[in-house]
This record gives sequence, structure tokens and C-alpha cells, in this order.
Amino acid sequence: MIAPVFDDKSDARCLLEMTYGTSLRVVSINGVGQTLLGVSQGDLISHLDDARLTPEFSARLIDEVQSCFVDNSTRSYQILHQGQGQPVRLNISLVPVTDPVATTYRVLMLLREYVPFHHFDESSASREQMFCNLVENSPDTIARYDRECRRCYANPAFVRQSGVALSRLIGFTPSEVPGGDEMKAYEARVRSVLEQGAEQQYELSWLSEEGVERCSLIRLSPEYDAAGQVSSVLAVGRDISEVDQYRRRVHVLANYDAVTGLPNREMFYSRLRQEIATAREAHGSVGLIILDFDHFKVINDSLGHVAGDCLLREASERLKHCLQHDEFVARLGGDEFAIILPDCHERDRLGHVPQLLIEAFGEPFELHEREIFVTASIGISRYPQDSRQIDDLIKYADSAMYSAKSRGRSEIAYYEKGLTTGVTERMMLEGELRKALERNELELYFQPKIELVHQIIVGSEALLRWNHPQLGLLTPDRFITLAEETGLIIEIGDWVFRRACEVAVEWNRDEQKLHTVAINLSPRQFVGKDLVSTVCEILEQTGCSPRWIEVEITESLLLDDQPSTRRALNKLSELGIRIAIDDFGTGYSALNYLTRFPIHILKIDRSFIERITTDRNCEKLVKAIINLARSLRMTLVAEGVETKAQALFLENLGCHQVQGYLYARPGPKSEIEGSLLNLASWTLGRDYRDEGDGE
Ligand SMILES: Nc1nc2c(ncn2[C@@H]2O[C@H](COP(=O)(O)O[C@H]3[C@@H](O)[C@H](n4cnc5c(=O)[nH]c(N)nc54)O[C@@H]3COP(=O)(O)O)[C@@H](O)[C@H]2O)c(=O)[nH]1
Repeated sequence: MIAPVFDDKSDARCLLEMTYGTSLRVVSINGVGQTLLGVSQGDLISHLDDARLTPEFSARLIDEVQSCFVDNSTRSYQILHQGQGQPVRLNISLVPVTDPVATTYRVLMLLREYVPFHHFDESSASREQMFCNLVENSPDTIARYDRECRRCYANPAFVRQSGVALSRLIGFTPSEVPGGDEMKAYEARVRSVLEQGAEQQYELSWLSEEGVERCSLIRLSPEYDAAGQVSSVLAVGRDISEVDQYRRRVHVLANYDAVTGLPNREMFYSRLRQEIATAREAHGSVGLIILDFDHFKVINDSLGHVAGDCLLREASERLKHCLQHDEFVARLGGDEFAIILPDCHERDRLGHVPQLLIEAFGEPFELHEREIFVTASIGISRYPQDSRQIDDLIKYADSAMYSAKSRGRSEIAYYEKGLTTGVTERMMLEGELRKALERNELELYFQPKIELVHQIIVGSEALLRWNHPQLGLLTPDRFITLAEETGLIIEIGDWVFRRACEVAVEWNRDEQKLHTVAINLSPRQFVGKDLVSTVCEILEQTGCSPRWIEVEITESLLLDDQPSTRRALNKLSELGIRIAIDDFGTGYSALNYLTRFPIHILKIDRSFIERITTDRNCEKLVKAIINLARSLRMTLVAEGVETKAQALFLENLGCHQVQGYLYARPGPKSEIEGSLLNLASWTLGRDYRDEGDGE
């Protein structure tokens, strides 16, 4: 390693060798060294006594080298040397060079002419001035730290950036002034450069006095004294705050969701990978939860995307509150969230957290000054019980979530073998639903509606069925959401409307016997395509009177006072079509829409009817709904009446119409026609509104 150091042409260098601790010889001397000493290489390749050096020079050198040898340390001294002309004062440093050969000891001699300040010539003085200007005017911060890591120089840029007076900076270490944890770490780095003598780069971040985050990229270069020892560290820092902010922004965009601020899918994957690796090493477990809102699309379509985003943000906050510090929640996209529970087994978090999450949705969400109830379905998979593979765990939690959805709202499902076939089925159904219309596989079933006072059939609800070639008869819960999500509901909805009108025409041939057919409309049918034009076209083509038709919509459609929805409903009402609110009483607590929209019928949800004879609160609620309907002069229909007791109860409370298995299950047209004949009730259906308040 001596050669490159020794060949350096800028310094005078000479390699000395001492044998057996006494005899000293010159091994080599570079050109600068020869000039400075006024000797040639040939003169010196001998014992020093023979060389053309003064006896004082040689004696002092031998003395100093022996001292080096004794404690194997660096020595520095000054000596007057009589060269070829004027005597020169030399600064000499002796640096021991470890030599593997035990009998010889080598020392590197560095020679530098001592130049007192007044001997500087004009050019070196102006050069000094130039460097001084550069340093003092540099936009980069420049500081020097001594061996104790105390600042011994700071340029104006440094003073400006630190916001601390120069007098407070000089003589202090970074951890003393300005101080703080970041500065402690920085000081440790400066000290390591002082110890190891190797250049390093360091990114220093701190908060400015104005509370703004700043960042500097600092090059820490060791500086050596004449003895070759690191005497100080020069720290040149460039302000990269702007770059840092841009870098952070990119990091946020790449790893966080813009709507909720939660980690996104990418970050979720890397966190899950990390947790599984930790669990693998520690023989631990990880729980994965996938949570999806129920009917979010309907809310989004009916209330608009701004409200949808508000809901996502509020829900994210609620989810975060259910979790402990080491648990993790991410938004995967749409209304799908993922939660990672490390060590879930030990702490039984998997038994607890899903329930907390469901409860978090128990309170209504306030959107545009309205209260909206939203529920969520939850699917769970576990590492390592269900799988050791990340992709499998995600797939399994997803299948469990779909299984929860198929059971209804607010459900929790753990992954079980065989569930994945559910997801495959969903994908398969999507492809086949597209062809179902062409293949004539869709069919309308009908369920009669009975007027309670006279016990006569006044109409039927059209309920869609899919005669699937392999899976048999499918009810809407298997495919309506899918149709809504894929947009197929528009085409299917048109088909339903047309078919229902055709049947209404048949069942109302005898003008004396009014039989209304109720058609379910999805909120998606109100978005985009002109629903009213389609309805008018179908009515005209089928010859159906609007009086024979009712449309059933859900409350969610009315919550956002969309002008287009209001216009469509007003036009349908003006045509003579009656409008019913389906599943009334579930989900939404804002009722003022009842006065703003043309609503004619309220259908009380069957969950209330189910408990009406056993639950006092339920009874009170149904009574209140009946009174509300009466005061608004609306027809009231109770859904899901299964027992005579329920029917009697409803009749006593003054409910107008009922529908349920007690009278008839939904069936194909021909079957319903049979029961209609049997009931011999093709008499004139009566409208409570036409009769006043019906009291
Ligand atoms: N957009 C469209 N939605 C539709 C269409 N056809 C149906 N639907 C929606 O699917 C929901 C479920 O329908 P279905 O599975 O047919 O269930 C109906 C009845 O079978 C059931 N019902 C009726 N009486 C009883 C009973 O006594 N007990 C009991 N457990 N269930 C009963 O209720 C459903 C009818 O209820 P409702 O519509 O609320 O009046 C259906 O609710 C529609 O939302 C379509 O063409 N387009």
C-alpha cells in the first residue's frame, strides 16, 4: 500500500527503513523530496551518515525515528535545513508503516516547507482570498468539526440555515447546539468519520424554527494533519428540502390512498409479507380480514361520489379506532378494506376485532346532513392454519367475505375449505348472466298482494328468477348485485319492465278488475339512460296502462336529492304510475324525502313483521309507520306475513295490504293465475287513498 501514497507528486516524501532498531537507511525518495532536500536518489540510497545531509539533520532524524519505533507512534518536528541555496525551515512528520518483516521497521517521512504568513507571495494571498470568498458565499453549508466534534468553523449559509448565531455555534457539538435526537445521530456519524477516516454522506432532517421540515445532504470528509492523523471533519451540506418533499410526495402517492389517507394495496402487500416473515420465524400467527361495505354501489350511485368519498373517510376513521398500534388497515380499492392482525392467536384478536368492526358500523354516518346506515361484510383467513402463501390468504379471506355477503348484511365468515369455489362461481355467473337474456333463461315470478279489510287480491309483485341450465332456479340474491355491479341491470331491468307490462295487460283485460303489477327498479336504472323514455316506449308498445303498474324503489335512491331522480319520479307519477318505497324502515333514518318525492306506497320491511307479535318496540314502530303513512295519505303494505297472528295484528293496527307466504309464495305466472282463480277475487282492487284516509 506504500506505492500509491509514496508516488504522490504534491508532497515531499521519503521512505526510511531502520534495521535492528539502530541503523537507518533511505529506501526511496520522491522528486519533490529530492528538490526540497537538495539531494538526488543516488545520494540517499545508503546509510544516512553517508548522505549529503548535515550531521544535525541526520542525528535528529535518527533520534525521532527511534522514538517512533519505541512507541510505534507518529512524530512531527521542525528543523532548519541547509539545502543547495538558502536554508529552509522544514516541517517533518514521521508516520510508522507497519512492515510484516519483523527485523525491519519502516517509516514514511513527509516534508513540507514552513512558510510564515508574511512570506506568502501575492498570488497565494489572492488565491487564499478567492477560496475564502467561495466558502463564505457558498449557498451550501460548510462547517468544520475538530477532534472533539466541536464546530470550529461555520460559513454564513450554515448560520442562516441553522437560525443560530455564529457565537452559539462555534465550540459546540451538533448535539449541544442546535441539539435534539436527529443531531445526536448526526454527531455519531461525524465521530465515526473522525475515527475511521473514511468519507461518508448523511441525510439530515430537522424542523426549522418556523416548524418547516428541512433536509440537507451532507458530505463528511476527513481532514488530515501533517502526521497523517484525522484532525477534523469538513461537512459540506446541500439543501435538498425540495427534493425531499417531492420524494415524500411520491412515496405517499405510491403507498397511500388519496381518498382516505390509509395505506394502499401496494403497502398492504409489503406489510403482509413482512408480518408473515416475522410470524414464520417466531412460529407465530397472522390474521387477515377483508371488509367490504354492503350495497356501497347503490349509495354511490344514489348519493353521488362526493358523499361516497365522505363515507369512505369516516368509515376509515372508525376502522382505525378498532385497532391496536401494531395492527394495520389499508384500503384495497372501492369499498374494500384489509386489516392485518399480527400475533392474533396469542391475543385472541381474531375473536374480538371482527365484532368490533361490525359494531363500528352500528351508528349512522352523517352525509350531507343526513344520517345513513351502512353495514359491512367481513371475511377472515389465518396464517398458517389456512395457508402459508400470501396470495392464498388474500384469496381465502376474499372468498370468506363473499360467503358472508351471501348470508346477508353485517355478517362475519371465517375461511373454510371449499369456499373458494364461491368466487369461481361468481366469475362464472358473471359470464353467463350476460348470455341469460339471449338464451331466454330469465323469468318473472309473481307474489299476490292482499287487501286486508276485504281479503281480496289487489295486485302482485313481479320477482325475477333465472333458470340457470346447470344451477337450477336462482333467486335475485344470487345475481342482482352482480347485475348492478356489471351494469347488466339496465338491460335486464328493461326486460323485466316489458315482461311485467305484458302480464299486467293480460291480467287487466277485464277493465273492472284492476290488478296492479309492482316492478322493482334498481337505483342504477335511474343513472345514465333515460328511464322515463324507456318506460313510455314499453307502455306504448305493450298497450299497458300506467294505472296497472307500480314501481318499487329503495330509500337510498331518494337520499341525495338528485334533480334527475326527482324529475324521473315526477314524470312516472304524472303518467299515473304509483311509486312504492320498498323495505321501509331499514337503513335510513331521514324521512323528509317522503314529502319531497311523489311517494304513494310504503312497504314495511319483513324484519319488523317477523317480530311484531313478540317485540313491543317493534309493535310501536309499526304503529308509528302506519300512522305516518295514513297522515301522508299513502297506502301501507306489510311484507313477509307468514302467520295468521301477524295478519290479524296488522289488520287491527289498520294496515292496508299484506304480502307473504301466508297467502302465496312467489310463483310462475300460470301458478299465480290458478290461485287468483281459486281465490275468486278478481273484483275491483281498492285504493285506500281513493277512499280518503281509510279510518
Ligand atoms: N332490481 C330488481 N330487483 C329485484 C327484481 N326481482 C326481485 N328483486 C329484488 O330481489 C329481492 C329478493 O326477491 P325474492 O328473493 O324474490 O324475495 C321476495 C319474496 O320471495 C320474499 N318474501 C315474500 N314473502 C315472504 C315471506 O312471507 N317470508 C319470507 N321469508 N320471504 C318472503 O321477499 C321478497 C320480496 O320482498 P320485497 O321486494 O321487499 O317486497 C327483492 O326484495 C327485490 O329487491 C327485479 O326484477 N329487479
